[in-house]
Amino acid sequence: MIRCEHLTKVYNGVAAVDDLNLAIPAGEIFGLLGPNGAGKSTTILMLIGLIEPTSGACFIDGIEVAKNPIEVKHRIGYMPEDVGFYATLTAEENLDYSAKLYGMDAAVRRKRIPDLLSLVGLDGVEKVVGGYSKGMRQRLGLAKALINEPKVIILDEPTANLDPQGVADYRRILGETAENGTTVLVSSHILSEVNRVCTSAAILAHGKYVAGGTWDDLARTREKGECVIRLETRSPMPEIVHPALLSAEYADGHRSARLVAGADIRDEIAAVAGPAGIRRLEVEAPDLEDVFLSYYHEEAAS
Ligand SMILES: Nc1ncnc2c1ncn2[C@@H]1O[C@H](COP(=O)(O)OP(=O)(O)OP(=O)(O)O)[C@@H](O)[C@H]1O
Repeated sequence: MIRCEHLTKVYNGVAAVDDLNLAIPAGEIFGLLGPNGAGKSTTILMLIGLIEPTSGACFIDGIEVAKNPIEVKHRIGYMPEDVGFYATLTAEENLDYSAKLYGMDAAVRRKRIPDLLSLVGLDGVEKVVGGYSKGMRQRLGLAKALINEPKVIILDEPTANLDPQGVADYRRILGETAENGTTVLVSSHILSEVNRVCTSAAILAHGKYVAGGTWDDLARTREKGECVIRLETRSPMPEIVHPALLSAEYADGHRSARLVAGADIRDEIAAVAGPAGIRRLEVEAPDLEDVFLSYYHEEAAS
């Protein structure tokens, strides 16, 4: 549904986005992650047709954005970091204005707008948008991005102004939106903002794609084959010796161990530690935040 092929944007001889290839299937909630200046916003601006690539191309629903910007506009909803509204109009009036720009007729607007206001929790709010909190503006921004029933919505740093309840609501709304078949692209520099809601992600650094896939894929790539095994026994365990073992830390009078190995050697460990009575023998999932930061640090060092 969203595709980038060798997408590149160069500013003053420096690539803000550098040979980016992405393929995001329909109905996915996809996170575009990366530190400040990684090229997320530049990628998004090319996807919505506001700037043209220097080379390469991007496609929405099979349509090349730079060649057919109007057609693409009807298929996407976009929420920038700072959404602009008419301060003297209510939420309903603002959405009605946007809907008219899309040429939606009155009957469709009368049905769609209350549905959207209810979805984002702004139904019954009568005051004009000038009096809204940042979080309320963000909710309205989400409704505005959805007004034209887009196939794809693109959200730039969507939770920047939301309180915890707002973040929970936003996750629910994105989940429902994707269930209805809309593809969602969310950009952020904060992993925790996207990892609960996104099904997969790509990490950018210095305009380049550095890693991507599901969260499990990202964690596995980072592990580089290292396997952290947690072992707990009822009585003290013997020293574990194995050619694939890289390090071993024992605690609790040798009843607990953290073993780092070049492969999953649980069967061999079970054979050695079995007589001590195994209470726990599992491979530890890597901490996602550590995984993510390690990608950042590696890129910063390169
Ligand atoms: N119009 C422009 N002219 C020149 N350089 C630009 C322009 N827009 C972006 N850049 C540069 O391109 C690089 C990528 O910027 P971009 O805004 O896409 O990153 P980002 O990942 O969205 O960062 P942030 O999280 O801070 O918004 C940065 O080095 C930025 O300074």
